[in-house]
Amino acid sequence: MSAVVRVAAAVMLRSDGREFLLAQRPEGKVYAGYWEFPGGKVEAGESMRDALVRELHEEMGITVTACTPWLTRRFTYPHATVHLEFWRVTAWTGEIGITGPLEHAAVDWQEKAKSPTVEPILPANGPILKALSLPETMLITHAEGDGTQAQLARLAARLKQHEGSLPPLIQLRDKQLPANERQAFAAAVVDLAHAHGALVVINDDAALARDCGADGLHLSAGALAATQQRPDFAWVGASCHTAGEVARAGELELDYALLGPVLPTPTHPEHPGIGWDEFAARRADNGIPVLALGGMQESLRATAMAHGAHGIALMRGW
Ligand SMILES: Nc1nc2c([nH]c(=O)n2[C@H]2C[C@H](O)[C@@H](COP(=O)(O)OP(=O)(O)OP(=O)(O)O)O2)c(=O)[nH]1
Repeated sequence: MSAVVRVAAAVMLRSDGREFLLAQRPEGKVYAGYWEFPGGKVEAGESMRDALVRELHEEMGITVTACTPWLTRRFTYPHATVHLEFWRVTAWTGEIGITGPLEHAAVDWQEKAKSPTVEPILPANGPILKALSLPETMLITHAEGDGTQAQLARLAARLKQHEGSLPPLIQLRDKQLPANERQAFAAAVVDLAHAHGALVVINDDAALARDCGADGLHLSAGALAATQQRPDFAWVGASCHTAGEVARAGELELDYALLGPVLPTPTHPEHPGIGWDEFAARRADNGIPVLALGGMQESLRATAMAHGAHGIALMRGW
């Protein structure tokens, strides 16, 4: 069997990260006419990042000035098995197809929150498009400490801040609330979230998730270990601590993983957290978006992304 082909692909973002670029493969290439993320094969001796910068210069005439690793995917086509690394590109100089010639047949800016308006898309890219629509912030409820009314008021204020940008994903945790209180809280959270276009996942309770009309299920690490196949919800994610758990979440084709604790947290100040280098190592080589958890706050988002995080999950810091 021929060697795996390494490919760097760029998810170019503009308009505060709300839009991304798709490009149409030109005549003469395999899958001509299909839409893809710009990029191409890594050359001998070249790093993934260098390949990405070179390809975007050759194919579009632009110079990348800021990019971070995001997702990895292996896919077997009839012509080759490819190992794709998708990077988010957030800044560049030059103008696409103006500062240099455009090799693609066409380019098109697409909205993250909507289905693409162009087709066909390269077969390997389906999960990547879904990952693009995953919010980059998760808010985790902690009504057990604050009380449900205080949490709802805080959530309402927080969701207002997101008007005009992609709303956060909300995880309803609060496992110790009495069942009837948890049900009522879940119903109120779903109503409020949906009024603002936000998604809700319920921690470890599929029946409650269905009853309250939530968008999905969040599996604890224990539930992840016991799960044999992806639960039947639009959105499913899991809490992970090890590289093995992140890999398992990927094998089950879940939509995201939370990985941490990265830094010490107010509730466990004695636990140093795994730190950013270990976060990057444990999330590496995975096809699902990984959000950093533990001691997170808005000011750490750029650091998280530089270490390959899809975004950040906030328990106390929201
Ligand atoms: N650029 C890019 N390639 C992708 C994506 N998704 C996907 O499956 N691929 C596959 C298609 C190809 O098999 C391979 C990329 O090879 P390519 O032919 O575009 O590479 P290249 O630009 O270096 O082309 P060439 O010099 O060999 O003509 O990766 C994607 O989103 N972007």
